[in-house]
Amino acid sequence: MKIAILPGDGIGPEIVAQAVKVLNALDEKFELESAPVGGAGYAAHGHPLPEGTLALAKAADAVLFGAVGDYQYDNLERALRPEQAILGLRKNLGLFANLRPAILYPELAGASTLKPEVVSGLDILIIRELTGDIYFGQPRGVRECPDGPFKGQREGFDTMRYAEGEIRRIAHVAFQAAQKRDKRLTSVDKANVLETFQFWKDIVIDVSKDYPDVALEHMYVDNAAMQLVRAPKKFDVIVTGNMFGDILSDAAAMLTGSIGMLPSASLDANNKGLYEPSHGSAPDIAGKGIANPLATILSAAMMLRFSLGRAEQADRIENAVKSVLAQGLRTVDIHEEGTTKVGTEEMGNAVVKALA
Ligand SMILES: NC(=O)c1ccc[n+]([C@@H]2O[C@H](COP(=O)([O-])OP(=O)(O)OC[C@H]3O[C@@H](n4cnc5c(N)ncnc54)[C@H](O)[C@@H]3O)[C@@H](O)[C@H]2O)c1
Ligand SMILES: CC(C)[C@H](C(=O)O)[C@@H](O)C(=O)O
Ligand SMILES: [Mg+2]
Repeated sequence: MKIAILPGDGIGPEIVAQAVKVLNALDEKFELESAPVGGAGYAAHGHPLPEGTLALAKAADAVLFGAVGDYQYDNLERALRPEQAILGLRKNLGLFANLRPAILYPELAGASTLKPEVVSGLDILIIRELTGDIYFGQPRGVRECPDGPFKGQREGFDTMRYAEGEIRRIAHVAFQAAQKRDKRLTSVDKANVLETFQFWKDIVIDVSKDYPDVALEHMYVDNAAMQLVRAPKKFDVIVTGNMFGDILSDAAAMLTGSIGMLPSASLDANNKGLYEPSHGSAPDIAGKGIANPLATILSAAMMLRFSLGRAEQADRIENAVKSVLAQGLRTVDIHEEGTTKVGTEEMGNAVVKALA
């Protein structure tokens, strides 16, 4: 089985190296092939998603991705910016379903900025639509403002849109995920203001007829952001659009103690997928050897479970992560008094050692 390894920029190579170490320590040997992506792709081949990298990702059974982005590339034209690499991979591989599970490991209850009683026992799943919405809608750009008080000035604009089929397929993924959990689904929208999201809501209601065993509720995104920090355990599965899902999943990350703990799976219709931590390239800590590699290691576990059919290996990795946390090992982002501060590599080594 072949896995494409795309480390990317910033802390990407540091954290992916730890996940690779863990994969190599499993009984089964996987064929791992690396390629540059993001700023690293631009530096090597003049494009954030070089042809060879895309071809490797397409040919592989799964993709393990680090992170892309570096401020030194922020002034490049948009098509050449590192972030286009991950957007291009999602679009080219048809990865429309992004699963971001926010689980609080009991040992990290004190690491969250929220009170332990608010977050302890937290286990929610955010399902973010990943290839539509304002992220990909056309037209977009900067033009001359056609009317109103700012007529004649330049204006920036984007297009929010969702086709019916795009909403239906992500809704099915969400209802089916809810069926395997507590059978509660919250669809997050902004139907009170946006046409796109009134349409979203109507279609989700229509799809819900196929899933009478799942309790569906609707929530506006502003309220959902508030409820996520007020009473996050009230949620089971959340389904939402691309942009709202991006924002809400970063908020949910803090419930788990740190964004360095939140893995993700981005899946196509056949469960082929790309696996990456939900966080970015963290240029502020890159090269210091202090980034938390657990979100990436847990993403590798999701890869084994969802795309490679190796649930028992995934369990081993997840149990190893629980074990290192129980041993009191903490990277700086989740460190608290009475625990042992370790760097990126030490954390990776500890997970390898803890594999049962
Ligand atoms: N999928 C991706 O590749 C992805 C996702 C988000 C942001 N980005 C890009 O990353 C760059 C930086 O973006 P940002 O600063 O808004 O978000 P970020 O997620 O990179 O960092 C936000 C904060 O969280 C911290 N952090 C992130 N991951 C961490 C980890 N594993 N361990 C410890 N601390 C961690 C960072 O140090 C920073 O303080 C930008 O270029 C952005 O476009 C890429
Ligand atoms: C880097 C960026 C394009 C990306 C997104 O907005 O989807 C990131 O924030 C994420 O959450 O994966
Ligand atoms: Mg994001």
